[in-house]
Amino acid sequence: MIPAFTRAEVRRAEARQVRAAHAEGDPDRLMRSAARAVAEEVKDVLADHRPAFPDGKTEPRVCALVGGGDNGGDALYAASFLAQQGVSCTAVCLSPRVHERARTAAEEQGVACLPAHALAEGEPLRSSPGLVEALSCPIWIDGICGTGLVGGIREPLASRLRELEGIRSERGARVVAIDAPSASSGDDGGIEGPLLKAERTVTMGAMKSLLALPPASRAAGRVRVHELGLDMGPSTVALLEESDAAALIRVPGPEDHKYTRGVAGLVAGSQTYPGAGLLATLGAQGAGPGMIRLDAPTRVADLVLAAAPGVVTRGGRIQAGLVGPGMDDETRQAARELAGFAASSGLPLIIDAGGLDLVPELRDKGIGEFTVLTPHAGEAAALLGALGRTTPRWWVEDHPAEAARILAREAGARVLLKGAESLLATPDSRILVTPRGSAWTGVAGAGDVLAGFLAGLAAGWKADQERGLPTRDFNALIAAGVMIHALAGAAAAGSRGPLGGPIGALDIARALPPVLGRLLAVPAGGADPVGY
Ligand SMILES: NC(=O)C1=CN([C@@H]2O[C@H](COP(=O)(O)OP(=O)(O)OC[C@H]3O[C@@H](n4cnc5c(N)ncnc54)[C@H](OP(=O)(O)O)[C@@H]3O)[C@@H](O)[C@H]2O)[C@@H](O)CC1
Ligand SMILES: Nc1ncnc2c1ncn2[C@@H]1O[C@H](COP(=O)(O)OP(=O)(O)O)[C@@H](O)[C@H]1O
Repeated sequence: MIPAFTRAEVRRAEARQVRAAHAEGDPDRLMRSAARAVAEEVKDVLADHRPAFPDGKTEPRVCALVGGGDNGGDALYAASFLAQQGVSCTAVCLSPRVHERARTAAEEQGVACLPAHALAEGEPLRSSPGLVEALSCPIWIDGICGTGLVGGIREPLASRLRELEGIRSERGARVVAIDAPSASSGDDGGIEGPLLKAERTVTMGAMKSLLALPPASRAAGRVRVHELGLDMGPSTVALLEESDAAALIRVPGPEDHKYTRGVAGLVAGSQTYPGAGLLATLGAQGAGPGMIRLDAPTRVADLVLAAAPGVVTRGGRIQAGLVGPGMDDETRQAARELAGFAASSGLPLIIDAGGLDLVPELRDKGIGEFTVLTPHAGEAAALLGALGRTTPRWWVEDHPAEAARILAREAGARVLLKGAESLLATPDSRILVTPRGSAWTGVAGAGDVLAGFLAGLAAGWKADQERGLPTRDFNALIAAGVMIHALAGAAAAGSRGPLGGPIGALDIARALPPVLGRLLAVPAGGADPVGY
């Protein structure tokens, strides 16, 4: 698990270190350490860089974009270190005041500092031949602003950022951001106004929540944390890693049988949407519960039994419930009954798709301690409206973490807000982030597979709890399920070609067992973070 903190939390922790560095008579110690990490990252980009510019220049050239704060100081020191190692560097200063000692260090290594701030307002960066030359560098360091940005970005910097982003996307410059991409983003990942998109970000001291939460996380690219030995407290946001997911899957032993491994009860599929019953069932089966009980119309049951003959279509004891996939008016009552039973019995309950309509009445009767709502952005907006917090879909898409938190609080249940990155929010405002999956996964029925998979995992979790076995963290288990589903989507798409290829929901369901099996072999703490 990678904890992610607000900028204020990191700045507070950093301040103690900065005071210590001042007391030692070396005020820039942390800054130089940060700059060395940035220089290393730039060298890593240079190592695999093939010149892509029409000028055909091949020597390593880097342009540092420098703002008026310590973020700019980091960039200047990074440029000085790179220049010392033979990399040709130019600094483009966007503020009349830049960090003096860092500027001196850069100039001593032959880094030219170009005064972009001296251009008149409205005069484009491209009007200066020196700036055109500097910005033609294939690699940029973004030291315009980091954690010190206050409020929305003011003019003239806002216009300069728009210009720079235009040049970057036109020329394909590869940006290494220092601490965070230059943008006005909230700690919850919402972005207002212009931004400079990075391919990589080297963040100082600790992971920041804005680098973990979409849409801001998408502007940060691959994030590396440069440790500064900060003393951080607990965080409300965390990113799940593969090794976490691996540790949460329980491998059955000789003492296990079908009841010890959990029974998942599904109300899924209908005359109107028969396929959802099959997809949810195959999803559940992929999680390895001991048994699946399916309550569905005969047409759906026949379809499911042809593919999964072990499924039981009679009622009986269950350890987790799923309602919603493929629900229509005919199956609504069965869904309502299962949801009410699970909620009142303390069983894990997954509520997906059409079943989300049941949430207002469930909330009023008691929604259950282990209930997970699994809306996509449109369903989340509709549910927020039904709970009295009318919110357009676009706002949910632009502020997914905030929306998920509000919904979890209003509903009194966990909310898994699905999207390219899926976020699990708890009613007490914590968020678990799962890595971005393959965009090929966004097909009809993929959510049915996920809902079934989560119900299968939850049934095993509850069975363990009933037997008094050490309980696994329920939130982390649900997030692990989301990660495994995303990996299955990526594996299915990846089998089509190097850039992936079209898949159906059935392909995701079929990929779940081998992906889960592969994950079990991941050593504790041994895997790289995926997709962040
Ligand atoms: N402390 C340390 O030892 C360490 C700190 N570290 C580094 O320092 C960074 C924090 O540095 P910081 O606090 O100086 O702020 P920073 O991100 O450079 O931004 C300030 C600049 O932004 C500008 N600006 C602000 N708001 C604005 C707005 N709305 N619209 C427009 N402009 C606005 C502001 O302009 P001004 O308001 O002064 O005119 C100023 O020019 C941190 O992210 C990390 O990289 C690391 O080296 C580790 C050690
Ligand atoms: N761009 C994307 N990248 C990765 N995964 C995606 C993307 N878009 C959607 N998904 C995933 O696909 C699934 C779609 O679920 P959902 O919208 O409920 O579909 P359905 O209701 O048709 O089953 C979710 O797990 C979601 O996270």
